[in-house]
Amino acid sequence: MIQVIELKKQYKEAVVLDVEGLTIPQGECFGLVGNNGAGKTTLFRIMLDLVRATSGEVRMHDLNVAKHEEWKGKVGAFLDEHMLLSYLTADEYFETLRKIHKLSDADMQDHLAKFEELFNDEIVGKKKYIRDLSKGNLKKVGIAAAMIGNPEVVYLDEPFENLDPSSQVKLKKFILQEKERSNTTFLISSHDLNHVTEICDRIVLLEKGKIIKDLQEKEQMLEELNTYFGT
Ligand SMILES: Nc1ncnc2c1ncn2[C@@H]1O[C@H](COP(=O)(O)OP(=O)(O)OP(=O)(O)O)[C@@H](O)[C@H]1O
Repeated sequence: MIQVIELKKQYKEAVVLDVEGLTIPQGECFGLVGNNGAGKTTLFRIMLDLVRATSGEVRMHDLNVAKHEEWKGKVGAFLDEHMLLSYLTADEYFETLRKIHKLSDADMQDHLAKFEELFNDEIVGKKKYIRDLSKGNLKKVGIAAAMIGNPEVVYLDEPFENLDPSSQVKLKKFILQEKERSNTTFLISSHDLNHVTEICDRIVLLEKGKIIKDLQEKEQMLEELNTYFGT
């Protein structure tokens, strides 16, 4: 379980995040939506201790993520390309992560096999540096890397952005299968209301740093969001 408690982030006078409370149970597929600048990435970055909150805290299994390290072995994330080692090829990068996660070659092969359809023969064995991959393929590498070692919790910032239409469908299918198979908690931010409502059990709408909707009724999510965004 992840808890966000009275979390505030301020840059000078500007309060960019102000979340009173949020509890995300294990196994939930949690969607985060909001206009540009609403605070979605900032929230994820604080939850991953990449940015420090001005006040408040985030707890995973009851431990403050800014003060403990144990949670790091249970969490995978892909927020942006800065999280990758772009001077490596995809194969070299996966091999580096295999060693870090202490997986066998066979386990790594099994992991990558799950992404075969999504990779579409563009990534593994291609000898291309990550820095030279297309934006969509780079995203696929990041998502596959985030999920190495079967983390309990996976954070994905705009995972559908830059993916071609068939890859978007494959990724949705993959997340739904993974959720079913392993009870992974997914936290997904997205501007794609159709995709996020299709895969998520719950959608939180952020506006100017505040939660203004917490939607948990699957049938009404899309309609409520379309009304809010005027789409
Ligand atoms: N280092 C920083 N210094 C000052 N302001 C910042 C900094 N980082 C983020 N912000 C501000 O915080 C606010 C929230 O930004 P954030 O990137 O979290 O929004 P977002 O919801 O992810 O937006 P988008 O949908 O455009 O990706 C914005 O107003 C942004 O300008």
